[in-house]
Amino acid sequence: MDIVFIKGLRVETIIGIYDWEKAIRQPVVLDVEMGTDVRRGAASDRIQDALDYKAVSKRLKTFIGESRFELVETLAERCAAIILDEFAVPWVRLTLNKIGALSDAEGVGVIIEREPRGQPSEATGSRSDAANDSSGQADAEHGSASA
Ligand SMILES: Nc1nc2c(c(=O)[nH]1)N=C([C@H](O)[C@@H](O)CO)CN2
Repeated sequence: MDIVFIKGLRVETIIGIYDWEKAIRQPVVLDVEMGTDVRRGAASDRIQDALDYKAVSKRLKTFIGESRFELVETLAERCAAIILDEFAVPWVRLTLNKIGALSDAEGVGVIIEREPRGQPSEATGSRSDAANDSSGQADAEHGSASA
């Protein structure tokens, strides 16, 4: 499977478990890797045939900028769900770094890998099949758990 990525997407948001954090905006930085097949876009040289990283970035910036959560886990899960549901991506790895959270660390956060509901979560094999075969997406939409 090929990957379209977004690295270092910085957005200010309300995030944190403490009262003082609910009154300020703090930066989070996202790295996103999205499974796709780049061959169609490469063959036609048209954005309509590619996974548009600008469209994904814009959607995430709007969502994160307007959101308010306590945990980085929650924000990461919601972002991954948007990518899977709205951009028909068969697999996503998302790193969410709350860069200012700890004074002694460069960053803290979570790294999650997700697939659409109903797809197997093996690290290899079936994920590639789903990415390269439109029937894989159809299976996911109908909730099939078969490989
Ligand atoms: N696993 C997590 N641990 C912590 C989180 C979190 O979102 N997930 N958040 C905090 C505080 O908000 C912290 O970032 C404030 O400095 C602490 N632990």
